[in-house]
Amino acid sequence: MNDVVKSLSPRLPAAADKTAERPTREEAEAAVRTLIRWAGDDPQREGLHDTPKRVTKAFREFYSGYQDDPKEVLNKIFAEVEGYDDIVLVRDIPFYSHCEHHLVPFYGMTHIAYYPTKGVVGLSKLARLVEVYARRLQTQESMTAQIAAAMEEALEPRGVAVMIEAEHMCMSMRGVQKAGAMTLTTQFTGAFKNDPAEQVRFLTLVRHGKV
Ligand SMILES: Nc1nc2c(ncn2[C@@H]2O[C@H](COP(=O)(O)OP(=O)(O)OP(=O)(O)O)[C@@H](O)[C@H]2O)c(=O)[nH]1
Ligand SMILES: [Zn+2]
Repeated sequence: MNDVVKSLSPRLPAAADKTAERPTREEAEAAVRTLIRWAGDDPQREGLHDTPKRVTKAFREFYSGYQDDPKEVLNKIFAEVEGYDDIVLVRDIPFYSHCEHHLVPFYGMTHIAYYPTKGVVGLSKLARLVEVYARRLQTQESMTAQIAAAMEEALEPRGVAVMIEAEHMCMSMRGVQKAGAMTLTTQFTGAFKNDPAEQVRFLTLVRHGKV
C-alpha cells in the first residue's frame, strides 16, 4: 500500500467489520417502535403496525454498502487500451447517502477522474464504487477521501480527482434550515495534487465538458 492510500484509508476495514455486530431483526424492529413513540405516535395503530418491518428492510438498502468490498468492485482491469493514458472522467454520478451525525439524507453528484497507468476499469465500476460508500454512514469528506483511496489502491494511477457536490437535509429541513446550500468537497492525488493546471483541467471538464 503506498503512502497516499495509507493516509486516505484508515477507515476502510473498520466500516466492513461493523457488520459482525448487527442486532437481530426483532431488536431492530423494536428500536423503530421506540423511535415512533419518541416521535409522539403509537406504533400499534394500524397505519404504523408494519412500519418497523418496512424501516428495517429499507435500512438494508440504505446501508448495503457495508456488505460490499471496494476491492471487488475494482478488481477487473482492462489493460488493452492501445496505450491510452490520458484522463478518464465520469461526471454527474448521482448518489443518496445518510450523514453519520443525524442519519438524515445528503444527496448530490460525484465526479471521478484518473490518469491510467496499468489499465482502466469498466466505467460502471466508478458508479458502483460511489454506491459502496454512499450506502454507509459517514461524512461527505470521508466519502470523498475513501473513493480516492480505493481508486489509488486498485489502479495505481498517475493521479485521481474526486469531487462531490451535495445538499445535506440536516441543514435544510432541520437545524440551521438553509435549503439549497451546497457542500463541495474535492480530493486530489498524484498529478492532480501536484499540478494546479491538472486541477483546473478537471474542474473545467466537470463544469464545461458538456457534449
Ligand atoms: N463536516 C461535515 N459536517 C456534516 C456533514 N453532515 C452533517 N454535518 C454537520 O455535522 C454537524 C453536527 O453538529 P453538532 O453541533 O454536533 O449537532 P447539531 O446540534 O445537530 O448541529 P446543527 O445541525 O447545527 O443543529 C452539523 O454542523 C452538521 O451540519 C458532513 O458530511 N460533513
Ligand atoms: Zn447531518
